[in-house]
Amino acid sequence: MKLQDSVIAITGGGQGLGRAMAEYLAGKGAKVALIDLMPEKLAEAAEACTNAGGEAKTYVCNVVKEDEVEATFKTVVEDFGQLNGLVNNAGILRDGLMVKVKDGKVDKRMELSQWQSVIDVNLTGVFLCGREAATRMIENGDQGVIVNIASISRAGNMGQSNYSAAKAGVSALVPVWAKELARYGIRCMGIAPGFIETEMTGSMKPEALEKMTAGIPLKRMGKPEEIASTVAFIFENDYASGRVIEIDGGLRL
Ligand SMILES: NC(=O)C1=CN([C@@H]2O[C@H](COP(=O)(O)OP(=O)(O)OC[C@H]3O[C@@H](n4cnc5c(N)ncnc54)[C@H](O)[C@@H]3O)[C@@H](O)[C@H]2O)C=CC1
Ligand SMILES: CC(C)c1ccc(C(=O)O)c(O)c1O
Repeated sequence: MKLQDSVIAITGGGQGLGRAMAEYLAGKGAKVALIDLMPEKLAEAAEACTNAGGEAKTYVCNVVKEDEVEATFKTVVEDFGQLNGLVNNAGILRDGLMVKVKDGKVDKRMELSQWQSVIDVNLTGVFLCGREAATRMIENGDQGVIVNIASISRAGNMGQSNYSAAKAGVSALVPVWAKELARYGIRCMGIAPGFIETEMTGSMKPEALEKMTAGIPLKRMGKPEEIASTVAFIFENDYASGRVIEIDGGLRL
């Protein structure tokens, strides 16, 4: 698929990796529909996309709410006249051990609400947006691509029962949707990033950063543009479907 003039929705497009993807795709001539909870961040991201040479519109939407997701994708198609892509990127972290023994007593450390909030955004949100994007693409007769953003933690990371389960789930949806949607001209791929430089890691102490990167074979964190360029590769390669690409500097957790 050509990126020039393609319409691509990006959830969590207001900041971090989502914004980096939006700017990168806009720079290649794509029209981006930025979906996020935070209006101010959305406005900043849209301006950056315009400066990069693309077109951007913003949509305040909670990906967990079925009615908001339905209304948002309807509006995106009304605004742009087509939909050719979705990057399911919005995600949250609420880390914690499942149980911990303290003073001989077993403590349940991960609250049900902590589990559920991550499953809601990182797994159910991906399902709702994927289902809606596919519906709109098929109804509109548009060829399209859905990219689910997973994580290296999908393999199972200590302290991330909720996050690892959700990311394993969105990885499993990739071959399911690739098989179900191929007949409509829709491909589905995933990306499982390792540690990527973000504002959060930028504010970490140098010693903590050094410890974190020491275990990565390439001895550095990834850059947001390295995830964004992988998204672009997926869109442009019409034989890519049903697989999750690992971009993690060679790290295994
Ligand atoms: N930063 C990293 O090192 C890695 C990130 N990832 C994944 O990449 C994706 C993006 O991560 P970051 O950019 O680091 O996160 P971030 O926290 O910087 O950005 C996430 C964005 O999603 C939005 N969002 C959160 N909940 C939402 C909801 N319910 N509805 C709509 N928007 C919502 C936030 O407002 C925010 O703008 C996530 O899925 C994350 O799990 C995966 C591996 C590594
Ligand atoms: C543990 C993995 C590499 C990780 C680290 C940081 C974030 C983040 O800041 O959002 C993630 O989403 C991760 O998957």
